[in-house]
Amino acid sequence: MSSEQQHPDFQQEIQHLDFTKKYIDVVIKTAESSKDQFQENMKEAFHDIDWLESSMSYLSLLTNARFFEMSRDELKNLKIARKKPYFARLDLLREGLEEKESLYIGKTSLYSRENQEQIIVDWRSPVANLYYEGRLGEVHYESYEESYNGYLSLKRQFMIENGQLEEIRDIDLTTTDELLQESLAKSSSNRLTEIISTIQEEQNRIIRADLNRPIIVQGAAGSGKTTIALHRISYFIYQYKENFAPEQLMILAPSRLFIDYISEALPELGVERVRQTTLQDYIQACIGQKLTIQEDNKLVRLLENADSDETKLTAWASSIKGSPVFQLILSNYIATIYKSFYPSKDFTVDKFRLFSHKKFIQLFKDDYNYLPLYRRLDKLKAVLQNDLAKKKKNIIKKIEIYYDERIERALYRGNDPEKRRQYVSDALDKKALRLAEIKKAIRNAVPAYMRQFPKKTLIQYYQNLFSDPSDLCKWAEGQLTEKEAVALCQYNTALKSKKLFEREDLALMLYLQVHLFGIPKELKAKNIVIDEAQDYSFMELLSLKKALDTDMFTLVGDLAQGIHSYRGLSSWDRVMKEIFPRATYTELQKSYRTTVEIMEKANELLRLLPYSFPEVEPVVRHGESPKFIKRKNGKALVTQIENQVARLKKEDYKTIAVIGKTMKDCRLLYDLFKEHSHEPVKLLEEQEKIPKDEMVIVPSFLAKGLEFDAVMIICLEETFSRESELDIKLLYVSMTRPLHRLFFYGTQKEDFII
Ligand SMILES: Nc1ncnc2c1ncn2[C@@H]1O[C@H](COP(=O)(O)OP(=O)(O)OP(=O)(O)O)[C@@H](O)[C@H]1O
Repeated sequence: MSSEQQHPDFQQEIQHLDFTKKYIDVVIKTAESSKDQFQENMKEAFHDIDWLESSMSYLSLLTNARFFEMSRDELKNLKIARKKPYFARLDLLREGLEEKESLYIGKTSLYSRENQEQIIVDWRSPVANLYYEGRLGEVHYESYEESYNGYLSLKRQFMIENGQLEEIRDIDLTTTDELLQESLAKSSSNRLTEIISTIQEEQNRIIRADLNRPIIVQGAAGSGKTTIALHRISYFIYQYKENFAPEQLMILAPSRLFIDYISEALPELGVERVRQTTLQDYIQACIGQKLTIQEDNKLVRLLENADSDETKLTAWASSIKGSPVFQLILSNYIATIYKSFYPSKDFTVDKFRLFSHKKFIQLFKDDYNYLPLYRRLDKLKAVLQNDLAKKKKNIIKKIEIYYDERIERALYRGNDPEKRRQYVSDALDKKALRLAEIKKAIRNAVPAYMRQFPKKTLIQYYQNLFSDPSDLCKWAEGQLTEKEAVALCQYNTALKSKKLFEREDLALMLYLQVHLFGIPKELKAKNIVIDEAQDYSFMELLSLKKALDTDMFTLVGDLAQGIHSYRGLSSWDRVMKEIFPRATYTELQKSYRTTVEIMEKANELLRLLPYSFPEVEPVVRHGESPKFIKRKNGKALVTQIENQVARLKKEDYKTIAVIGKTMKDCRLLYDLFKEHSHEPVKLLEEQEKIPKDEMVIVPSFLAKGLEFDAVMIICLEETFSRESELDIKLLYVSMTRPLHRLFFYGTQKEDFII
């Protein structure tokens, strides 16, 4: 479109953009020169540094490093901003002022150095909220607990590519959000991106929801949960930049594959320093051990071998270990362990009683009850040491007095001087002996007293939990039958004999670690985001909350995609009631990923699930209907898929995935490709990175959370059955991955349930 056809303000906005870019250039230049200056300063500081004595140089080094760090961050943000300094403009007349202001909203803020006026307003700032929420006309916004009113006369969007203004568009009540439509129509790059210019009102509310309360989001597939969670972190960092470092925030993702997928969205949002990890890795860091975790292939077993007794036992053991019954069992077990630490003897040195066991128990039980068990012991050890240090002089004195009196008496005993000398000498010897004895006793007293307390490792405590079914039964207070307790003990003893643990053990171990040993301070994040939270068990969420000692969690998930529901959640109720009672709960029903045609088909599956999931509403964007294609075999199948990929690439679809129900089916297909094709293809596994340009083959359960331009769901040996809830969910997950195109490759339509 030529500029004449554009908006009447187009030229004026071009000028404004030019001005902004020039200003950014000046700031970047200054920052770069000061960077050199800082480097000079640092060099100097290093040069004449005397680490031991000159605290001044050390200090100067530190301060300069901090400035340096700040300007480097600023610089980085500004350089990114130069290509697209802002995406919207608001014209606002604030109440009480005469003139309206034009606020340009962008990814990062920029102030004029001369008069502190805002050249660019950060999208996370309070006033920018008007872009996301405010209608034209009278508006209201809050900033740092103050309320403001104003009149919003313009809301304008800019399309800027590589620093060039391409289009401007004013939005009012009647315009639909074309920008959103356009952004959704784009093809995916295999990575999540930021959406700050098109955040929708309901999403904005979640991003900006009270940062001092936990939040649970039940959101349909493609409703933007992951994206919103990342934006909320960005918002949090902005709001609390004075109080928290990004390192104090943590994202728990379902797999390393997923971390790779979201990682590129993070620097865009300025949150790359946030800790990103998986539950398994995090818990192992907390307990300070690397365990051999049995490959988490329960799902695979459930898929491939659902009817075997062994699979059923495994699924049952997983679900029970993740359920609230274990909260009861563990708290009773821990109470038993604590009681075994109540001493029955007083703390004595020789015959001297220094500290009664009752006092010890009272301190242990009450005064130090905020500490984990072994830290209480450390405290009490210090208490005994102090006590002894205070009293030991007295003890020694008493002994000295006692012997001195005897010596004194010996001096006057009898008439025979020889005998008297003997008495005195004996008494002196005894005194020396006794004093040596008592000094030794003093030295040993505390260690000897502490020796009565068992020194076990976490692993030993954990394994004891399953050593006796009758104990387990007792601790479960009737919520576990004897038979179940026996089965569970046998199950875990079998794991123990193989020196193996499974994912479900980790949460229970973490719970024990918190109560017995504690968690290193540096692992206690202050704010936690959990994606795919529906796959976490009750015990996993509870243990995390205990370990982190905060309820500042953002949980996003979708129960309809709960493919790990044998261990995960089937409802948010208990989590809200018992773990996060302060949480706000929000539902997102709109899907931004898929076309109407694809979502309509996927919705048919939701109706087959035994819970009443509301239907997902796709944002109106049409595309081709999903298509069933009768697949061929062997080499012909490979050619069939290759041709499809070629057609899709021609239509400019970039990311293409073939999804199989199980890893087994995926491997079969992958082997066929290796044998018959020269095209690059990648089989995605748990620890992989997602390639940018290759077609990927991925099993349904690993595809969760990812998205592609086009998806081909394929059934080779495995088909989807409508009798199995798990199959329905896996198919639902697979069908909600594509942005634009969906195909089913099988021998008959029925293989895909609908
Ligand atoms: N407001 C928006 N503007 C533009 N794109 C959006 C918006 N909201 C979501 N999207 C896009 O929709 C897609 C789905 O988002 P996302 O992956 O965060 O959803 P999700 O709820 O986590 O999905 P799933 O449950 O399937 O993992 C992404 O491509 C995202 O960029």
